Amino acid sequence: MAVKKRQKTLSQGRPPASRPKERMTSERSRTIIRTHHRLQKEHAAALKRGDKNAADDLVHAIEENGGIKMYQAASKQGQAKDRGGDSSKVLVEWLQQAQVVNSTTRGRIDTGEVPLKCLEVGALSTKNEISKYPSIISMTRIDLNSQGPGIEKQDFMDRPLPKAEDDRFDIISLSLVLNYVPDASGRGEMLKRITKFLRKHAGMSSISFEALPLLFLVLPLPCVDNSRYLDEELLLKIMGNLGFVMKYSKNTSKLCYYLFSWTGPVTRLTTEKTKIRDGPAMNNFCIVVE
Ligand SMILES: C[S@@+](CC[C@H](N)C(=O)[O-])C[C@H]1O[C@@H](n2cnc3c(N)ncnc32)[C@H](O)[C@@H]1O
Repeated sequence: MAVKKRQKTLSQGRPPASRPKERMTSERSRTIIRTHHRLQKEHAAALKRGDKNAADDLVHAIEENGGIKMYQAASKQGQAKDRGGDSSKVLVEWLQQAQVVNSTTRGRIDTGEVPLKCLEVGALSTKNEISKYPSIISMTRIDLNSQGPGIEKQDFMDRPLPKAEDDRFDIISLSLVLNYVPDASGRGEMLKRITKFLRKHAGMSSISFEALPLLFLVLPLPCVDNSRYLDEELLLKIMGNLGFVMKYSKNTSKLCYYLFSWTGPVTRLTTEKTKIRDGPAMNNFCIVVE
């Protein structure tokens, strides 16, 4: 006996309105990120020794790996809730603890003040946790490659230096950006440059403002706990030489987070590349301040 075919409904014939976006596996996103960092470092080294052919080949290899767009897409995967989430959640938690932000009213505790200004260097989203307080934290977001409106395409190292206090910021976020800089002295330059964009709150009496201005620094944990050339003690010494005092810190299995208050001054003390420990599986992450 022939089996009667059931007639398809209209909705079955229609293409789905939206397909769920394919997600990269965490292994693939890690590989893209690591390869991008490695090639960037090799490119910087080729430029430094004046090897134009090698530098051109490396630019090509970076593009083959998907370029900055694929790198950013892979980094965004790391911000997904099930992969540790947006790092600015930690910044907001600390601002709440420091009573700069009120968690229940999403407002600053002491009213009647102008909003705080925050510069996010290396911004991938306008919807992260720190962006949820627009009336109290006014955000300026920059990135080498803007993902859309609300993020200016700009290299922080080329951002014009402030001419007035208004061009400076109360909070700067540098989350997973310092490790993007391919050479050790470039990292030192970036940290020095940060201090020029922080504004001091001389004369402010409120307790909430005592710690301002602030730098939120996030690094992959191995940069600090598994490097031959950097450990936490040395990082805090370098930051201290630049006028930073650590207020909060926290480690997860993958990242280390710091909130520094900047009191200044920036001293003339330099930090050279020095091996402080060694081991077969260690990395060579380093910060040199010239
Ligand atoms: C790993 S992503 C981190 C994004 C985000 N801040 C986070 O914590 O997940 C690093 C971002 O920093 C940006 N970046 C690196 N150096 C920069 C610079 N000198 N100026 C502006 N953005 C920079 C890169 O383009 C990239 O989008």
